[in-house]
Amino acid sequence: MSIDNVYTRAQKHLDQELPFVLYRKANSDQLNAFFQESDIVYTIEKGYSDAGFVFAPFDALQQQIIIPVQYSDHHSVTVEKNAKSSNVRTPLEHIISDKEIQKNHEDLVQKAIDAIKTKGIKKIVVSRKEEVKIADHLSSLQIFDRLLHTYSNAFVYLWYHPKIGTWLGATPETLLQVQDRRFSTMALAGTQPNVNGKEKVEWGSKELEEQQLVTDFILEKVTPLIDDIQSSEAYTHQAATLLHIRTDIKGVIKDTSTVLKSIISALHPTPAVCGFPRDKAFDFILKEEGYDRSYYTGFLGELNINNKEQVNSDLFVNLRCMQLKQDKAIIYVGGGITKDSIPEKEWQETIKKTATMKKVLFQ
Ligand SMILES: C=C(O[C@H]1C=CC=C(C(=O)O)[C@@H]1O)C(=O)O
Repeated sequence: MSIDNVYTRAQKHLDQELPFVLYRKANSDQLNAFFQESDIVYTIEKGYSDAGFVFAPFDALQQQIIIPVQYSDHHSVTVEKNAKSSNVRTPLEHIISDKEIQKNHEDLVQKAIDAIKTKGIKKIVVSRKEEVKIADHLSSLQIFDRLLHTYSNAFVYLWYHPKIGTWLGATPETLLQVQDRRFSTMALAGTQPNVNGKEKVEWGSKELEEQQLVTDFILEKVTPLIDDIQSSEAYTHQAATLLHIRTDIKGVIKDTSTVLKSIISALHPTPAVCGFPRDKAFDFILKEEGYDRSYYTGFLGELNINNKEQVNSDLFVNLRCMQLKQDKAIIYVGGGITKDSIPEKEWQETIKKTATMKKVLFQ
């Protein structure tokens, strides 16, 4: 199958209202597709023993969707690796600077800072959604193709289910990777614009502490489940026009039969998308954010896929993403708040993050 065949097949699935997903992993030249035979909504059995492509919301108690291997066909085709994550610029007219939206977000950030100072919370990730009108002629497949050729070092995807919706994204963050007995993940947090290239980057104490919290949380959670844990130095990771701080963590799984269930519930949602302590941050988000995050900051990817006699899982956090609804795109965006956050700066950060999706909508 060629990439054109994959797109033709995807278009047919859209016409027939049948679920599918197209995705390409970071720095890979393989475009993958799962095409489901029917429009049934298959949900994950909480033991995570199913095989397929999972699409899970932020709230771990809500249903997690799977396109099961046994009810779909899977294709993988080679695509040209010609694209580099460029220093993308978004046309100014699409940068929203609506005073009311700004005030609402800054008020939310201030509330988070107040909760952090009074309720023994260290970090809360607060978010918002932004609706933009898109050109009539722009299809989900065209937007996906732009993502594919714009962000080579992100996991890019188009996920469609007629009963759930259409989502696209280009995420920099891995939730976990399991290859047979090998496990890896990353702690990703802290944001600044990529102005000078990642060689000359300096990070402030707010960002360093915010990221260290994520690393410490992951290490504490995986220690009972993983042997030989190794964690890299924190380094700068480029994601589109932004830079983040990243630490890689890996090890060897103690018990492969229960690892996915234990690790997913231990890690999701991490302080990179929720906060710390998790329960208090989660309660704040549900009470104060004022909208349903739905699949934003959930996770997605391959679950228990057989590959050369190994069973592998490769899951990603759903960031830098949007939902398509008729002629509108709903872009989801957030940022980590600590006691040292400045509301105006946090607002600016969300604007910069929306540019990852706006770049492909308005290029
Ligand atoms: C919650 C988001 O980003 C997370 C991942 C990297 C850096 C983040 C930050 O600097 O706040 C966030 O924790 C988002 O992009 O919507």
